Amino acid sequence: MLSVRHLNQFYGQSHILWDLSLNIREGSCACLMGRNGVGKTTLLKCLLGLLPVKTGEIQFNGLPIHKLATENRARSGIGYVPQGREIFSLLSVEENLQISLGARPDKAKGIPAHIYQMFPVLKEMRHRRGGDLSGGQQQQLAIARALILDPKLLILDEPTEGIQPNIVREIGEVIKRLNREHGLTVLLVEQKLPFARQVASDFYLMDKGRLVAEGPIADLNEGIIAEYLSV
Ligand SMILES: Nc1ncnc2c1ncn2[C@@H]1O[C@H](COP(=O)(O)OP(=O)(O)OP(=O)(O)O)[C@@H](O)[C@H]1O
Repeated sequence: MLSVRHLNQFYGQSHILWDLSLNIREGSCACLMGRNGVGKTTLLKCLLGLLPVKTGEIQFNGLPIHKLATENRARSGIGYVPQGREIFSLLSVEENLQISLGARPDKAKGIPAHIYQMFPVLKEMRHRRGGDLSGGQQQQLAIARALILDPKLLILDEPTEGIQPNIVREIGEVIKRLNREHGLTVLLVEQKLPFARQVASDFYLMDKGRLVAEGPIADLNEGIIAEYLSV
């Protein structure tokens, strides 16, 4: 579904991504892992069009997308939940969701019913300000906002960051349901191993700007963890 080939990326003179290639298969829940600073966010920015690709190719559903603007990648079916969620804290829950509606090709006016069905707490709190929600509820709002555009691939950058441990599992269940029951392909950046094991079907491990290991999540063994993830 998503294929990255021979991607190189730089910040000024610093070479950050080195000839990176990977394939995310349709229907999978892929977890991109690696220590701080290995280039995970840089890779996501390349996928989303937030950074122009220096060399290499990105294909989505067989079509090259690396020259498309961010909004056209979104229209082609790539949804994004940013790190830190970026909720508008002074707007209501409903207004936060409505902002995305304008980008739908059908210019729908109302929030699609399945969004509130999936996140009943957002329906209950639809007139409350985004800033009044708990971290876990804000994460649900950020996911719901991305789903308004009916993505085929949902990319999440560290969805459990800053969320209470007892709510992390709940967020994991939401992501699992989207993947397993609704057929959404998911790519998430995550550092927490238990969470990765809870939600992911596959892992992709980066070190110093390179992809160093990948496979089914069950193959993420102690040796790999000690070499590339332990601090
Ligand atoms: N705008 C920038 N300008 C220059 N260097 C940058 C910039 N953004 C990131 N870097 C550097 O690029 C490297 C990769 O950073 P990146 O944020 O992609 O890593 P990461 O794996 O996502 O880390 P983290 O887990 O801390 O978010 C790091 O060495 C970082 O210092």
